[in-house]
Amino acid sequence: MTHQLEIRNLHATVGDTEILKGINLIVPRGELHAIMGPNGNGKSTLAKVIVGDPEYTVTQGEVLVDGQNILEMEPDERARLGVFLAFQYPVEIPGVTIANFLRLAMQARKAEGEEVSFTEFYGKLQSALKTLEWDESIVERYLNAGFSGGEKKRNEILQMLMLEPNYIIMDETDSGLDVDALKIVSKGVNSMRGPGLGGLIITHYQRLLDYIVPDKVHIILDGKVVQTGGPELAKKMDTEGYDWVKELATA
Ligand SMILES: Nc1ncnc2c1ncn2[C@@H]1O[C@H](COP(=O)(O)OP(=O)(O)OP(=O)(O)O)[C@@H](O)[C@H]1O
Repeated sequence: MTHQLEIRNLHATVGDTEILKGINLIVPRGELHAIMGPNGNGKSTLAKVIVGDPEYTVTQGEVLVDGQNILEMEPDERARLGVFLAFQYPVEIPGVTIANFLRLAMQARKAEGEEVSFTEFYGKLQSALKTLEWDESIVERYLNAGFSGGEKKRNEILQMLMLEPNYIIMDETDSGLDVDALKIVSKGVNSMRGPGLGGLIITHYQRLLDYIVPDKVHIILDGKVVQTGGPELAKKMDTEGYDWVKELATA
């Protein structure tokens, strides 16, 4: 079996409008790819379709993780495959502390009958909090309740560090991270990089890619991947904008 995330001819609509018009891409496990592109061309839609947002209808295509189509899976099945969709839990859950949530989420990744031991949980938690330069008291707070944008983001990375996913999908909207928070978030992601982690980072701003240098960059225009290249492509976007891509696409 090839370990990879593959998006195959993905088409999706909202109402009567087709937004994704045949996205194709392959991310081998071990690589992080960035998705860039001008505003309003389908980046967030791609992320939401992968999460299974009911507002979008997939009309064709598949999202395959190690050969299995995750679009047809329940969240717990995806979790067991090791897929982490970073923006899946931005909601506030009153009455559930971060510690409780993390423990439950770790348990959900285990096979039936296997327990997350306290030692495993606490050991990982200590190491993740250290990476994120976060005080332990944070885990007694209720999930996302009253969190600042930066704290929510840091919490998302904390979940990732604890769950050790095989694949991540992150949609980095302009969440208002200051430079320090951006550095810490990037440090968290970079600390997980290696042969065991693959995924997509959808960026609306190039500056994130100064910290998380992608293995490849794909540019989405009008619901399709129109260019793929190395990290230098992100730099080119930064200095030259998207006009040349638009010209290529219409040539
Ligand atoms: N739920 C929706 N209802 C109506 N139109 C939508 C919906 N979701 C997306 N669209 C439209 O689909 C197009 C693509 O939107 P999307 O958010 O995916 O773009 P984006 O590439 O992520 O843009 P940005 O960089 O500005 O965040 C836009 O024209 C948007 O208005």
